[in-house]
Amino acid sequence: MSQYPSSQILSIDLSSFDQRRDEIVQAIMKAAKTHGVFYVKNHGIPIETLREMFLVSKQFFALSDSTKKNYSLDVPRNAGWERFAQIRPQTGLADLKESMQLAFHHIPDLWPDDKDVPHFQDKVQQFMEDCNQVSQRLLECLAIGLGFPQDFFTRCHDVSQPDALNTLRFQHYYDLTGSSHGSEYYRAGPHTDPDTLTLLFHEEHDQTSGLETCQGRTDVTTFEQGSLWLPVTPQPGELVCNIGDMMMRWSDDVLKSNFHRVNLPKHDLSSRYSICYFTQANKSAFIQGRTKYTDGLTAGDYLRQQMERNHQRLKKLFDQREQQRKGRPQQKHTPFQPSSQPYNNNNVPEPVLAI
Ligand SMILES: O=C(O)CCC(=O)C(=O)O
Ligand SMILES: [Fe+2]
Repeated sequence: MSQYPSSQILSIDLSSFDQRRDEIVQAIMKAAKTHGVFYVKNHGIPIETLREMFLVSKQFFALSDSTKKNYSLDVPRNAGWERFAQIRPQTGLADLKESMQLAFHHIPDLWPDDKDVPHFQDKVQQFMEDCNQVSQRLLECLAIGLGFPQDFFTRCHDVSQPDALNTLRFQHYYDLTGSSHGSEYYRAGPHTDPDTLTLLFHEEHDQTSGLETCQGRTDVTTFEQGSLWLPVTPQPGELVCNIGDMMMRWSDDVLKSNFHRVNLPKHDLSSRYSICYFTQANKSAFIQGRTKYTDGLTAGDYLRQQMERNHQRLKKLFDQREQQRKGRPQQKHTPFQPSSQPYNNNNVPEPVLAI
């Protein structure tokens, strides 16, 4: 593995894993302690499979909204289709996207029918298994690197259990060519992921399409965010791995869940697609740090806490906005309105997606 200057995001090569395990663990720990994001190559998922998944995703998003509504997001199960529902607590604005989220269990009614997208469920379930293999490997490396037994994280990220929380999400950032939107909008606003780690897949042509990361978070309980944004530019076939809040807490802030965002490009505003595999500990798994966050709690309670924290933050933001609006009644704010279904920016919506 070659040496990189500290400002550069590391690329981790998982080939010959058994022979190179120590070297790989070291490199992952270095990346996870600084940027909190790294590229992974030779991860075992063939590029043809990734191409097929983007094809499947595009077939789904090409369906009419009225068909997609048959699979609408179910909040308690954190699965299904949504559009403009993900409101970021940093900005109070919705991501300019639609997404389809799938889980390992309890969603028989949310899998798209074969007549809508042929073999969607078969293909996607297989892909989720593939992603899980990769995330299990990375979790083993992080456990070893943090001085835990090798299976410390993997045994509480067990997708065979009914309380598994890992999810796969297809994302379609809308084509905004010719639309008017405020300059404060992002494709995905600045945020951290609440999970343990996220695997992110992009299309091969999409290496510089706006994903950016911000180094420097020191405390998982705050919304502090640096100011220097670094472009995340994976090579074709490489995936991007992000450390999430659950892992930052578990490691007592040693591993970094840094803010990231997807910026609106200056020129080409055509559609962008990405696929995320969110790895989270099983709902009943107990998360307990060793030095700082020694109060343990279950992953289910942790996620509930995060949702509540985000909601409080959003409420505060909307109250401030309302005060400003009252003080300046002439000010006109035009929220982005993509279609006949306007996004109402004036209520304080519950942030509905857990991630
Ligand atoms: O689409 C991307 O590249 C990033 C998306 C992301 O960070 C998220 O959905 O959590
Ligand atoms: Fe994210």
